[in-house]
Amino acid sequence: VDGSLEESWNGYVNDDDRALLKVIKFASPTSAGAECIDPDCSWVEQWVHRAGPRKQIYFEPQCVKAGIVTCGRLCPGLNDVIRQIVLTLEKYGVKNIVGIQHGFRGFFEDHLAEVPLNRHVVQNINLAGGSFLGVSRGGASISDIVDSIQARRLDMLFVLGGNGTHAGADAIHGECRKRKLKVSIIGVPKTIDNDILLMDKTFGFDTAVEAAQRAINSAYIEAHSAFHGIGLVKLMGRSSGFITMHASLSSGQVDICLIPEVPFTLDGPNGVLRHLEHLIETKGFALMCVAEGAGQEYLQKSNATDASGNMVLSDIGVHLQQKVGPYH
Ligand SMILES: Nc1ncnc2c1ncn2[C@@H]1O[C@H](COP(=O)(O)OP(=O)(O)O)[C@@H](O)[C@H]1O
Ligand SMILES: O=P(O)(O)OC[C@H]1O[C@](O)(COP(=O)(O)O)[C@@H](O)[C@@H]1O
Repeated sequence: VDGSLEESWNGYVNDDDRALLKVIKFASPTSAGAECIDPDCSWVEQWVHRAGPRKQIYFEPQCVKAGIVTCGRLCPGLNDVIRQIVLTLEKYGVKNIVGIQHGFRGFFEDHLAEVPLNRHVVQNINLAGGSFLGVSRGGASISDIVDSIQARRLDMLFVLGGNGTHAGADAIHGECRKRKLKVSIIGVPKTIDNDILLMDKTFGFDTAVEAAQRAINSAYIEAHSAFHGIGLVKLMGRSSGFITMHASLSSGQVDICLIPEVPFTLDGPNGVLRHLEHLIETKGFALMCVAEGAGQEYLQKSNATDASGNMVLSDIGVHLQQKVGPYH
């Protein structure tokens, strides 16, 4: 159908629109950050389809029932996303919008009722943290979820979550196809870590970097004031160092930044501890910022897994604290 938002609306994305992925033409493979496919560094354009509202849409908005569910753990911005989905669906003319409470659990736990959503209900939810709908982790039966989708007569389901959630969304989509249901499953990637390729920035990332500043500033003040003080701040980042790197760079106070992507040695002439010694000798104090997943190779591995099946990491913060003890 023609999804015309308003008579005068001309903000649709054309199906042939493309977004250019790389904007630098490197002259040589030795240019900083060069990603060259061949020795001449010839210019290879890389394009992707442009996302955004299309004029031609499949569903008749007035007849649609849309659901929204937030799964996994919290991430700043979830309420902004819920709110914007509701506002945008309403703009298209969708009137029947519901929230599913506490992740996939809301599909099969009877006491978790559907939450009717509209622009009035969601108007201020972006001012609060957490998820307006609640979240959950842990097991879910795909066939029970799809039974529930059928019983509720959902036409589209917006699924906000991380890796596990998207594996779930994909399985739900597969089951809907198997049952020949005309249900759209839309995945909205959620990670505070900002480690998704091709995305400018994932929601929640900026808030995490900003919140880290308070910890870094406090550690800086402590380290700077103490005699031979060493500040150590451990930040989120199981396998990605974007939060730690951006927080360190934007603070301007961090001397040593350790992230999972860049291996480092602790001991020896080029080790972190030698550099720490040098900092203490030259400036009298030092500030370190470390991502949760950095340096795991120096720690005893645990076989335990969390509710999402992730391996429980050993604590690099405590390990570093013990190692730096003699330096201050
Ligand atoms: N491989 C999978 N197949 C189907 N559902 C899954 C899968 N992995 C996780 N899920 C479901 O997705 C939800 C969220 O997953 P979880 O791993 O806790 O968080 P995240 O989405 O942040 O990785 C849980 O309810 C879980 O049951
Ligand atoms: O202590 P928890 O609950 O395991 O969470 C910490 C971890 O969550 C993560 O930020 C990933 O979470 P999301 O990708 O779901 O936002 C890791 O990088 C981090 O180390």
